Amino acid sequence: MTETQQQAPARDDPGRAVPAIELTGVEKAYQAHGETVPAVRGVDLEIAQGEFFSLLGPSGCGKTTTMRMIAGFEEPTAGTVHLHGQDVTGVPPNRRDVNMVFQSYALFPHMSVFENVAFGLRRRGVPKAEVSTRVGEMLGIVDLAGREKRRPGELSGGQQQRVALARALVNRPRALLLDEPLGALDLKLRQAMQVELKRIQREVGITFVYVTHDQGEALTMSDRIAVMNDGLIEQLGTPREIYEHPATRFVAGFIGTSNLLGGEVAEAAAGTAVISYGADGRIEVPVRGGRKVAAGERLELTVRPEKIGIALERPADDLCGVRGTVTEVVYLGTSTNYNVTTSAGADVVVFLQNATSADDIATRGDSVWLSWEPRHSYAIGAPQ
Ligand SMILES: Nc1ncnc2c1ncn2[C@@H]1O[C@H](COP(=O)(O)OP(=O)(O)OP(=O)(O)O)[C@@H](O)[C@H]1O
Repeated sequence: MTETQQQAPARDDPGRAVPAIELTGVEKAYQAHGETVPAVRGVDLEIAQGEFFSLLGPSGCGKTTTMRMIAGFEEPTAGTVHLHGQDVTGVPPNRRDVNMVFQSYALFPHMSVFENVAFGLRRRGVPKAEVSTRVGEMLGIVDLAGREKRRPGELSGGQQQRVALARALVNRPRALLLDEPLGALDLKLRQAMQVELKRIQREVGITFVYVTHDQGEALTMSDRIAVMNDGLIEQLGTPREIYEHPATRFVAGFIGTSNLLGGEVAEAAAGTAVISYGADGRIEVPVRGGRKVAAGERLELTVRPEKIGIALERPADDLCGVRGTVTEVVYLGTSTNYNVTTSAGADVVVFLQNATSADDIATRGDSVWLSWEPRHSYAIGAPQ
């Protein structure tokens, strides 16, 4: 956990809004072939009512297991799950007020779109007129009005996914859990569906918990993201917090591209440190998480590629600067990427928008200065 995670008021605090979902000390170990597999190693999180919350991380980090414990398909080995203030640990899935949407839509192929969406309502004995109104309303929200009579096989992948979504939402669950629901779609459709999903979520106001390994997807849609690694949450925050202030080396590398420059603590004071890097670079940075650093300690500075400028002359004194040699220039239409080896020891990547200049600023082999504003770099922990 990092300091970007909000401090939750105690559960008995009367002024506290009841979270839609609350995991406390949740662990899950599977038994497989005589071995214990620790899939989730201690997760604490709170998801607010109406929030679009993503669990993001690489394959095998424990995202799906976490989601399945919220749904009730898996029971935690330790810890508790609360839904809307009620302890549901041990309660079966059909008695939890949540619905789940999977990558495979699992629609009934022989039924019409209308019947697929109406299925759950009919089974619960909802009166016919109400079924008709609610299904119609929901098909409007997912933009499928007029396609009620079609079979799933007569729809595109994106439309099928929207039927699956309508089918889950028509029951008015208090939370919807989505496990990589766009994974089967091609890139263009996936991007269009990301925007659609966010719109639908805003319109219905239901809490969404979204599992994905795709950082772009999580950044686009989420109010907050929990970045998971090896069964633990590495960082929890808004997309902006996570991208702009990665708390760990893992998060810096997993979300977008990050440059890591080797540095050394020159002076340490309460809450801040002066780091020296490269030949003669010095920068004062906040030390996060109440961590104590000492003079002489090795740290890494991160700075995102789009925050760096590139020039042949030394930058102004109020900017961070490091000297380097261009090793690669890649023209990408809207931007040009430069790879630069620097005196700080790392290969630095720079993304420059091709807003005005038609020509490259530097070519391979040129000696250049890289510069950025001090507020765009952070110290993120000691390298090996
Ligand atoms: N039923 C199971 N029995 C044994 N081990 C399991 C079982 N399900 C998952 N695991 C293991 O638990 C760990 C976490 O798996 P999980 O499916 O939660 O990860 P994930 O982050 O959702 O990955 P992916 O993106 O690949 O779905 C993995 O090491 C996985 O192999």
